[in-house]
Amino acid sequence: MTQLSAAQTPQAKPSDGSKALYGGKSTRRITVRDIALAKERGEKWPMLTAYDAMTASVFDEAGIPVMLVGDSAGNCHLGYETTVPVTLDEMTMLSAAVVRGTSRALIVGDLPFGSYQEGPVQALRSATRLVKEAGVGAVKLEGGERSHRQIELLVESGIPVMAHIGLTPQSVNAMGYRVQGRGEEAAAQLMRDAKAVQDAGAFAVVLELVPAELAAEVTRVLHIPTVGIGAGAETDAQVLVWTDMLGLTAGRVPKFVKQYANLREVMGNAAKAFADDVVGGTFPQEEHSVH
Ligand SMILES: Nc1nc(=O)c2c([nH]1)NC[C@@H]1CN(c3ccc(C(=O)N[C@@H](CCC(=O)O)C(=O)O)cc3)CN21
Ligand SMILES: CC(C)C(=O)C(=O)O
Ligand SMILES: [Mg+2]
Repeated sequence: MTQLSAAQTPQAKPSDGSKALYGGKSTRRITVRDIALAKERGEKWPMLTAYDAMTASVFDEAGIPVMLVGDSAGNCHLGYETTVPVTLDEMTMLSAAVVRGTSRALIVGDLPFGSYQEGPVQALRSATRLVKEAGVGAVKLEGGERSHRQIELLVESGIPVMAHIGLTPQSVNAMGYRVQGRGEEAAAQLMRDAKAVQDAGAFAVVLELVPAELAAEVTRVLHIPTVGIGAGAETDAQVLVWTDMLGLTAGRVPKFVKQYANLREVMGNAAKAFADDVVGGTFPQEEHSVH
Protein backbone atom coordinates (compact mmCIF):
# COMPACT_ATOMS: atom_id res chain seq x y z
CA MET A 1 0.00 0.00 0.00
CA THR A 2 1.02 3.62 -0.48
CA GLN A 3 3.42 4.80 2.20
CA LEU A 4 2.88 8.46 2.92
CA SER A 5 5.13 10.74 4.91
CA ALA A 6 3.81 11.70 8.30
CA ALA A 7 5.32 15.16 7.82
CA GLN A 8 2.06 16.81 8.79
CA THR A 9 2.58 19.72 11.12
CA PRO A 10 0.03 21.91 12.89
CA GLN A 11 1.04 24.79 10.60
CA ALA A 12 0.77 22.77 7.40
CA LYS A 13 -1.65 24.40 4.93
CA PRO A 14 -2.95 23.12 1.61
CA SER A 15 -0.10 23.92 -0.78
CA ASP A 16 -2.49 24.35 -3.72
CA GLY A 17 -6.05 25.41 -2.94
CA SER A 18 -7.29 24.20 -6.32
CA LYS A 19 -6.65 20.61 -5.21
CA ALA A 20 -8.52 20.97 -1.92
CA LEU A 21 -11.15 18.33 -1.14
CA TYR A 22 -13.48 21.15 -0.05
CA GLY A 23 -13.43 24.29 -2.18
CA GLY A 24 -11.14 22.78 -4.84
CA LYS A 25 -11.69 22.96 -8.60
CA SER A 26 -12.04 19.32 -9.54
CA THR A 27 -15.55 18.11 -10.38
CA ARG A 28 -14.71 14.44 -10.88
CA ARG A 29 -15.58 11.83 -8.27
CA ILE A 30 -13.23 11.97 -5.27
CA THR A 31 -11.15 8.85 -4.61
CA VAL A 32 -9.34 7.41 -1.60
CA ARG A 33 -6.10 8.60 -3.19
CA ASP A 34 -7.36 12.20 -2.95
CA ILE A 35 -8.04 11.55 0.74
CA ALA A 36 -4.46 10.33 1.30
CA LEU A 37 -3.06 13.43 -0.43
CA ALA A 38 -5.18 15.69 1.80
CA LYS A 39 -3.44 14.27 4.89
CA GLU A 40 -0.04 14.98 3.29
CA ARG A 41 -1.13 18.60 2.76
CA GLY A 42 -2.49 18.85 6.31
CA GLU A 43 -5.93 19.69 4.95
CA LYS A 44 -8.93 19.18 7.21
CA TRP A 45 -12.13 17.92 5.60
CA PRO A 46 -15.82 17.46 6.41
CA MET A 47 -17.96 14.33 6.10
CA LEU A 48 -21.74 14.10 6.55
CA THR A 49 -24.06 11.14 6.59
CA ALA A 50 -26.75 10.84 3.89
CA TYR A 51 -29.52 8.29 3.45
CA ASP A 52 -31.35 9.42 0.30
CA ALA A 53 -30.65 10.90 -3.14
CA MET A 54 -32.32 14.28 -2.53
CA THR A 55 -30.41 15.14 0.65
CA ALA A 56 -27.18 13.78 -0.80
CA SER A 57 -27.54 16.04 -3.87
CA VAL A 58 -27.84 19.10 -1.59
CA PHE A 59 -24.58 18.18 0.21
CA ASP A 60 -22.85 17.30 -3.09
CA GLU A 61 -23.72 20.73 -4.51
CA ALA A 62 -22.46 22.30 -1.25
CA GLY A 63 -19.09 20.64 -1.88
CA ILE A 64 -19.08 18.05 0.92
CA PRO A 65 -16.31 15.74 -0.37
CA VAL A 66 -17.15 12.53 1.48
CA MET A 67 -20.56 11.16 2.43
CA LEU A 68 -21.23 8.21 4.66
CA VAL A 69 -24.35 6.16 4.16
CA GLY A 70 -24.31 5.40 7.87
CA ASP A 71 -26.18 2.59 9.52
CA SER A 72 -27.39 5.49 11.71
CA ALA A 73 -30.08 5.33 9.01
CA GLY A 74 -31.53 2.75 11.41
CA ASN A 75 -32.54 5.33 14.02
CA CYS A 76 -32.38 8.48 11.84
CA HIS A 77 -34.23 7.34 8.70
CA LEU A 78 -35.94 3.98 9.23
CA GLY A 79 -37.47 4.38 12.68
CA TYR A 80 -35.54 1.69 14.56
CA GLU A 81 -34.32 2.29 18.11
CA THR A 82 -30.63 1.61 17.30
CA THR A 83 -28.40 0.63 14.36
CA VAL A 84 -28.49 -3.05 15.36
CA PRO A 85 -31.52 -4.19 13.28
CA VAL A 86 -30.35 -2.58 10.00
CA THR A 87 -29.93 -5.12 7.19
CA LEU A 88 -27.53 -5.30 4.26
CA ASP A 89 -30.52 -5.10 1.89
CA GLU A 90 -31.53 -1.79 3.49
CA MET A 91 -27.97 -0.42 3.35
CA THR A 92 -27.69 -1.45 -0.31
CA MET A 93 -30.90 0.36 -1.25
CA LEU A 94 -30.00 3.54 0.67
CA SER A 95 -26.40 3.54 -0.62
CA ALA A 96 -27.57 3.19 -4.23
CA ALA A 97 -29.86 6.21 -3.78
CA VAL A 98 -27.01 8.33 -2.35
CA VAL A 99 -24.69 7.34 -5.21
CA ARG A 100 -27.41 8.29 -7.74
CA GLY A 101 -27.90 11.67 -6.05
CA THR A 102 -24.22 12.66 -6.20
CA SER A 103 -21.51 13.17 -8.81
CA ARG A 104 -18.47 14.40 -6.86
CA ALA A 105 -18.48 13.04 -3.31
CA LEU A 106 -16.77 9.81 -2.36
CA ILE A 107 -19.58 7.61 -1.07
CA VAL A 108 -18.77 5.30 1.85
CA GLY A 109 -21.29 2.55 2.64
CA ASP A 110 -21.54 1.37 6.26
CA LEU A 111 -21.55 -2.42 6.67
CA PRO A 112 -24.42 -3.18 9.11
CA PHE A 113 -24.28 -5.37 12.19
CA GLY A 114 -24.14 -9.06 11.26
CA SER A 115 -22.81 -8.52 7.74
CA TYR A 116 -19.08 -8.94 8.52
CA GLN A 117 -18.69 -10.35 12.06
CA GLU A 118 -18.62 -13.99 10.83
CA GLY A 119 -15.27 -13.37 9.21
CA PRO A 120 -13.35 -12.05 6.20
CA VAL A 121 -15.28 -14.09 3.62
CA GLN A 122 -18.66 -12.82 4.85
CA ALA A 123 -17.25 -9.28 4.96
CA LEU A 124 -16.07 -9.58 1.34
CA ARG A 125 -19.44 -10.94 0.21
CA SER A 126 -21.27 -8.06 1.95
CA ALA A 127 -18.89 -5.33 0.80
CA THR A 128 -19.05 -6.65 -2.76
CA ARG A 129 -22.83 -6.09 -2.77
CA LEU A 130 -22.38 -2.45 -1.71
CA VAL A 131 -19.75 -1.93 -4.42
CA LYS A 132 -21.52 -3.78 -7.27
CA GLU A 133 -25.20 -3.13 -6.54
CA ALA A 134 -24.99 0.33 -4.95
CA GLY A 135 -21.79 1.68 -6.55
CA VAL A 136 -20.08 2.92 -3.39
CA GLY A 137 -16.40 3.88 -3.59
CA ALA A 138 -15.55 2.47 -0.16
CA VAL A 139 -17.11 0.68 2.80
CA LYS A 140 -16.87 1.21 6.56
CA LEU A 141 -16.90 -1.37 9.32
CA GLU A 142 -16.57 -1.21 13.10
CA GLY A 143 -13.75 -2.65 15.21
CA GLY A 144 -9.98 -2.29 15.50
CA GLU A 145 -7.83 -5.35 16.25
CA ARG A 146 -10.95 -7.51 16.20
CA SER A 147 -11.73 -6.59 12.57
CA HIS A 148 -8.22 -6.48 11.10
CA ARG A 149 -8.60 -9.73 9.09
CA GLN A 150 -11.80 -8.45 7.48
CA ILE A 151 -10.10 -5.16 6.54
CA GLU A 152 -7.09 -7.01 5.07
CA LEU A 153 -9.17 -9.19 2.75
CA LEU A 154 -11.36 -6.31 1.53
CA VAL A 155 -8.31 -4.15 0.79
CA GLU A 156 -6.54 -7.07 -0.95
CA SER A 157 -9.70 -7.49 -3.04
CA GLY A 158 -9.70 -3.86 -4.15
CA ILE A 159 -12.32 -2.44 -1.81
CA PRO A 160 -11.17 0.62 0.16
CA VAL A 161 -12.07 0.42 3.84
CA MET A 162 -12.76 3.15 6.39
CA ALA A 163 -12.36 1.71 9.89
CA HIS A 164 -14.30 2.84 12.99
CA ILE A 165 -12.95 2.56 16.55
CA GLY A 166 -13.71 4.01 19.98
CA LEU A 167 -17.48 3.90 20.55
CA THR A 168 -18.80 1.31 18.10
CA PRO A 169 -22.61 1.64 18.20
CA GLN A 170 -23.28 -1.83 16.77
CA SER A 171 -21.94 -3.14 20.11
CA VAL A 172 -24.41 -1.04 22.15
CA ASN A 173 -25.76 -4.14 23.90
CA ALA A 174 -22.26 -4.96 25.13
CA MET A 175 -20.71 -1.53 25.76
CA GLY A 176 -23.55 1.04 25.91
CA TYR A 177 -23.00 4.54 24.50
CA ARG A 178 -19.99 5.47 26.65
CA VAL A 179 -16.80 7.42 26.14
CA GLN A 180 -13.99 5.06 25.09
CA GLY A 181 -10.26 5.29 25.74
CA ARG A 182 -10.48 6.86 29.22
CA GLY A 183 -7.66 5.67 31.47
CA GLU A 184 -4.24 4.31 30.62
CA GLU A 185 -5.28 0.79 29.66
CA ALA A 186 -8.21 1.88 27.47
CA ALA A 187 -6.03 4.53 25.80
CA ALA A 188 -3.38 1.90 24.99
CA GLN A 189 -6.08 -0.37 23.53
CA LEU A 190 -7.40 2.46 21.34
CA MET A 191 -3.88 3.16 20.05
CA ARG A 192 -3.41 -0.57 19.28
CA ASP A 193 -6.76 -0.57 17.43
CA ALA A 194 -5.73 2.49 15.40
CA LYS A 195 -2.41 0.91 14.39
CA ALA A 196 -4.09 -2.41 13.61
CA VAL A 197 -6.54 -0.88 11.12
CA GLN A 198 -3.78 1.18 9.50
CA ASP A 199 -1.56 -1.91 9.17
CA ALA A 200 -4.51 -3.85 7.72
CA GLY A 201 -4.75 -1.22 4.96
CA ALA A 202 -7.66 1.04 5.98
CA PHE A 203 -7.55 4.40 4.14
CA ALA A 204 -9.05 6.31 7.09
CA VAL A 205 -10.39 5.66 10.58
CA VAL A 206 -13.36 7.09 12.45
CA LEU A 207 -12.66 7.89 16.12
CA GLU A 208 -15.99 8.06 17.94
CA LEU A 209 -16.41 9.53 21.44
CA VAL A 210 -12.79 9.41 22.59
CA PRO A 211 -10.95 12.04 24.70
CA ALA A 212 -9.67 14.92 22.56
CA GLU A 213 -6.05 14.50 23.73
CA LEU A 214 -6.03 10.82 22.79
CA ALA A 215 -7.61 11.51 19.39
CA ALA A 216 -4.92 14.16 18.78
CA GLU A 217 -2.19 11.65 19.68
CA VAL A 218 -3.65 8.99 17.34
CA THR A 219 -3.89 11.62 14.58
CA ARG A 220 -0.19 12.48 14.99
CA VAL A 221 0.95 8.84 15.03
CA LEU A 222 -1.06 7.55 12.05
CA HIS A 223 -0.31 8.30 8.40
CA ILE A 224 -3.95 7.68 7.42
CA PRO A 225 -6.52 10.39 8.22
CA THR A 226 -8.62 10.27 11.38
CA VAL A 227 -12.28 11.25 11.19
CA GLY A 228 -13.58 12.49 14.52
CA ILE A 229 -17.08 12.43 15.99
CA GLY A 230 -16.98 13.59 19.58
CA ALA A 231 -13.18 13.31 19.42
CA GLY A 232 -12.07 16.93 19.71
CA ALA A 233 -10.66 19.41 17.21
CA GLU A 234 -7.37 17.76 16.23
CA THR A 235 -8.58 14.95 13.98
CA ASP A 236 -7.96 15.30 10.23
CA ALA A 237 -11.68 15.24 9.42
CA GLN A 238 -14.99 15.65 11.24
CA VAL A 239 -18.24 13.77 10.69
CA LEU A 240 -21.75 14.45 11.95
CA VAL A 241 -25.06 12.72 11.41
CA TRP A 242 -26.92 15.03 9.03
CA THR A 243 -30.28 14.98 10.84
CA ASP A 244 -28.50 16.03 14.08
CA MET A 245 -26.54 18.80 12.39
CA LEU A 246 -29.66 20.25 10.75
CA GLY A 247 -31.94 19.95 13.77
CA LEU A 248 -34.25 17.29 12.34
CA THR A 249 -33.55 14.45 14.78
CA ALA A 250 -36.40 13.92 17.28
CA GLY A 251 -35.44 14.11 20.95
CA ARG A 252 -31.98 14.27 22.51
CA VAL A 253 -28.84 14.39 20.37
CA PRO A 254 -25.31 13.56 21.57
CA LYS A 255 -23.36 16.36 23.29
CA PHE A 256 -20.79 16.53 20.47
CA VAL A 257 -23.39 17.76 17.94
CA LYS A 258 -23.42 21.36 16.72
CA GLN A 259 -26.83 22.29 15.30
CA TYR A 260 -26.53 24.49 12.21
CA ALA A 261 -30.25 24.81 11.43
CA ASN A 262 -33.62 23.84 12.86
CA LEU A 263 -35.27 21.91 10.07
CA ARG A 264 -37.71 20.28 12.50
CA GLU A 265 -39.21 23.69 13.24
CA VAL A 266 -39.07 24.83 9.60
CA MET A 267 -40.80 21.67 8.34
CA GLY A 268 -43.34 21.54 11.16
CA ASN A 269 -44.32 25.17 10.60
CA ALA A 270 -44.64 24.60 6.84
CA ALA A 271 -46.85 21.52 7.40
CA LYS A 272 -49.08 23.54 9.78
CA ALA A 273 -49.32 26.44 7.31
CA PHE A 274 -50.40 24.02 4.58
CA ALA A 275 -52.95 22.37 6.88
CA ASP A 276 -54.33 25.76 7.97
CA ASP A 277 -54.68 26.83 4.31
CA VAL A 278 -56.54 23.65 3.40
CA VAL A 279 -58.89 23.78 6.39
CA GLY A 280 -59.45 27.54 5.92
CA GLY A 281 -59.96 27.29 2.16
CA THR A 282 -57.03 29.56 1.27
CA PHE A 283 -55.19 26.87 -0.70
CA PRO A 284 -55.35 26.27 -3.59
CA GLN A 285 -55.71 29.72 -5.15
CA GLU A 286 -56.57 30.44 -8.78
CA GLU A 287 -52.84 30.32 -9.70
CA HIS A 288 -52.62 26.71 -8.48
CA SER A 289 -55.63 25.59 -10.51
CA VAL A 290 -55.98 24.33 -14.07
CA HIS A 291 -59.01 24.79 -16.32
N1 LIG B 1 -28.78 10.63 15.70
C1 LIG B 1 -27.65 9.94 15.83
N2 LIG B 1 -26.49 10.62 16.00
C2 LIG B 1 -25.30 9.94 16.13
O1 LIG B 1 -24.26 10.60 16.28
C3 LIG B 1 -25.34 8.51 16.08
C4 LIG B 1 -26.57 7.87 15.89
N3 LIG B 1 -27.70 8.61 15.77
N4 LIG B 1 -26.65 6.51 15.79
C5 LIG B 1 -25.45 5.75 15.66
C6 LIG B 1 -24.38 6.30 16.50
C7 LIG B 1 -24.67 6.21 17.98
N5 LIG B 1 -23.99 7.37 18.48
C8 LIG B 1 -24.07 7.83 19.78
C9 LIG B 1 -25.17 7.54 20.55
C10 LIG B 1 -25.30 8.03 21.82
C11 LIG B 1 -24.31 8.82 22.36
C12 LIG B 1 -24.45 9.34 23.75
O2 LIG B 1 -25.45 9.10 24.41
N6 LIG B 1 -23.48 10.11 24.23
C13 LIG B 1 -23.54 10.82 25.50
C14 LIG B 1 -22.22 10.75 26.23
C15 LIG B 1 -21.97 9.46 26.88
C16 LIG B 1 -20.82 9.56 27.85
O3 LIG B 1 -20.47 10.69 28.25
O4 LIG B 1 -20.26 8.52 28.23
C17 LIG B 1 -23.80 12.30 25.22
O5 LIG B 1 -24.46 12.94 26.03
O6 LIG B 1 -23.29 12.80 24.20
C18 LIG B 1 -23.19 9.13 21.59
C19 LIG B 1 -23.09 8.63 20.30
C20 LIG B 1 -23.38 8.10 17.40
N7 LIG B 1 -24.18 7.74 16.26
C1 LIG C 1 -21.59 8.18 13.24
C2 LIG C 1 -21.00 7.62 11.98
C3 LIG C 1 -19.52 7.54 12.04
C4 LIG C 1 -21.62 6.28 11.65
O1 LIG C 1 -21.05 5.24 11.74
C5 LIG C 1 -23.03 6.30 11.21
O2 LIG C 1 -23.59 7.39 10.96
O3 LIG C 1 -23.59 5.21 11.10
MG1 LIG D 1 -22.36 3.55 11.59
